Amino acid sequence: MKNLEHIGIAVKDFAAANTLFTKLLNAEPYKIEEVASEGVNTSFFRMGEAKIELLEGLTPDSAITKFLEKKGEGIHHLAFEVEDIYAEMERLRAEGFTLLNEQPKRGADNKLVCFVHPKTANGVLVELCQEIK
Ligand SMILES: CC[C@@H](C(=O)O)C(=O)SCCNC(=O)CCNC(=O)[C@H](O)C(C)(C)COP(=O)(O)OP(=O)(O)OC[C@H]1O[C@@H](n2cnc3c(N)ncnc32)[C@H](O)[C@@H]1OP(=O)(O)O
Ligand SMILES: [Co+2]
Repeated sequence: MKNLEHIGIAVKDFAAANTLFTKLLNAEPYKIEEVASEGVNTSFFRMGEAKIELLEGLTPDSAITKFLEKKGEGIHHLAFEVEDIYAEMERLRAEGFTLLNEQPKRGADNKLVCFVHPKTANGVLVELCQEIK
């Protein structure tokens, strides 16, 4: 694990949340990107080395839509940057964590991603991400 890459925050009203975070951080999002495979719209704000990722659900079966229905708005996941996502997935499997993907998949912001089930990580949904070079 190299560093905290981003904190994912689930929001109900994407436009309003972007306005609020722009005021809060005194910075505009550097990227807004829809990821159809996850059924989400995302926006990214730089925060030093790390980023804030705002997520809105676009489909009823999206993880974000379900999370908002059950838990409401707030922190949804922590994402850690890794050098070699395949090696890190293998290491975490061997340590007994449950991975939610057999293989890494394409995420937002030019990353390969994989998720660790929150039930095996003290209630925290963890995302591994590796930059696609
Ligand atoms: C845009 C791409 C990417 C990026 O590049 O950054 C993203 O960030 S995408 C983010 C959205 N995608 C995902 O979250 C994918 C991974 N998530 C999942 O596969 C599922 O959400 C899940 C974690 C397996 C849960 O799905 P499911 O079992 O269908 O939902 P339930 O509502 O039944 O939840 C079961 C259980 O887990 C708890 N839960 C759910 N989400 C979270 C969460 N984010 N953090 C902590 N805990 C979570 C939920 O409360 C349930 O607990 P119990 O009620 O105690 O059983
Ligand atoms: Co994320």
